[in-house]
Amino acid sequence: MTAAPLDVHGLSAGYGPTRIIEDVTFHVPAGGRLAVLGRNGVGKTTLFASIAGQTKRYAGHVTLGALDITALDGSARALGGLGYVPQNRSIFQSLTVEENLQVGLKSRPRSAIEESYAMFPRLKERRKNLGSQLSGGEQQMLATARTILGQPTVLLLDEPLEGLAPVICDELMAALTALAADRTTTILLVEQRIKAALDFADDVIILERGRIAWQGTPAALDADQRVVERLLGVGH
Ligand SMILES: Nc1ncnc2c1ncn2[C@@H]1O[C@H](COP(=O)(O)OP(=O)(O)OP(=O)(O)O)[C@@H](O)[C@H]1O
Repeated sequence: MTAAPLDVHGLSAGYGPTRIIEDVTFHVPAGGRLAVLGRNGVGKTTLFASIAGQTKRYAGHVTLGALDITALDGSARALGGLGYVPQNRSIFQSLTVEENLQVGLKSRPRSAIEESYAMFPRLKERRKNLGSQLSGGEQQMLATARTILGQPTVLLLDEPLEGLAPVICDELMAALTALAADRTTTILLVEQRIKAALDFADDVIILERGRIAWQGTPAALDADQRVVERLLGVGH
């Protein structure tokens, strides 16, 4: 599989009558790494859910490579190459780790599961455990590994580092960087750990009240601490 570019154009979306995302436009090139930042409740999760086809769309288009996915439902978008790891993890609690990974294989051979175990040795140790018996961090690893196994051309990760120990965070970010570097996958990341997100990304957007309030490189953001304080509420 080769990474695809993602184009979001004029996207407005929300839940029922409630508009959350307003006129959002951005482009991520094939193999690009975009961090989506912003304070709590500005619409980061809703943006990803909207790209994944899980909200109500009022206007705009989403294109994955040459494929206009705007009119497709969530499962058709996944078949078209979009991988989405939502914040709530959504692993199967009553299946084992290995069975959860099998679900992610799609048409790939079973031996491909070893790729997940190489990326997350902890999952190999717990391969026979049920989803319900995993810690929060292990569930996060499993949800991420399962989606990567399906070789998405564009991957959306909503707070993948939540609940992970620092050493595992470093390993996961290194694995994601390698995926993007060999142009296997284009990666979009929502993350509260701003430093980790900026170390990883080559481009950043910051949302405020559902709109893009700032866009640029991590270096440009680093150089403008007023923006960091105003839009993220922290120094980093
Ligand atoms: N299912 C829903 N129905 C209605 N409103 C929702 C729903 N989910 C989220 N919202 C609202 O949409 C707004 C944006 O929420 P969202 O979760 O996208 O923000 P976020 O930037 O990801 O926040 P956080 O950093 O806290 O995860 C919030 O005001 C939230 O209350």
